[in-house]
Amino acid sequence: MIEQRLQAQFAASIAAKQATQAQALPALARAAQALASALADGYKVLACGNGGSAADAQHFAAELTGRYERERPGLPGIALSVDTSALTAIGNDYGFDRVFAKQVDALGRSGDWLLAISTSGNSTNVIKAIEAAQARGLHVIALTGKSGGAIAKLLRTTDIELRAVSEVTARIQEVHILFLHCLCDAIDELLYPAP
Ligand SMILES: O=C(CO)[C@@H](O)[C@H](O)[C@H](O)[C@H](O)COP(=O)(O)O
Ligand SMILES: [Zn+2]
Repeated sequence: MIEQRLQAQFAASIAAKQATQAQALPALARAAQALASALADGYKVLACGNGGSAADAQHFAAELTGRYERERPGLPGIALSVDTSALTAIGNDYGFDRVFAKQVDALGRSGDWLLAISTSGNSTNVIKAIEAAQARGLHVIALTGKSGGAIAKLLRTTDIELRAVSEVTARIQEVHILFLHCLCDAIDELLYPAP
């Protein structure tokens, strides 16, 4: 019965969110405060990831530059997966591992934040983007899953890991989009509180 299978997907998604909520709220609050404060000070967010996580990076950047639920001025967010000329040129000339790092070098400045998204924590181009960010004085929020992978080990005390509690890529992505909407909601509330 396909309905049973569908019901199991819902149950697994809900369970992943509940398990993550039990662990991730303090880090999520810290990430929201940090991003709101950086955006208020004129810094920007660069976001990157592969596949579904590239879509999540774009989704988040669009909610910063456009709006989330509340009318407010646009906020500076750039997804590093959207410029096909940059992706193909850097990929072709330097290798796919450098596609995000080279853009971080070009666009990032000290005080900005890199939002690095990887369900495994092991995508090399995301790892290299984090290394480039750290070298330039950007801070990092990493959305991970599973064991956090190599990314969890790379982060500094000033960086923030938001780890989805699941071993399944799709479930991790579903938690990640909840993280991102929570960040949007908190940024709006912190910077433009409802009257
Ligand atoms: O959306 C999905 C799977 O749900 C895929 O496109 C997935 O994002 C890709 O396989 C990515 O390359 C996985 O990379 P990562 O999350 O391990 O960094
Ligand atoms: Zn997917």
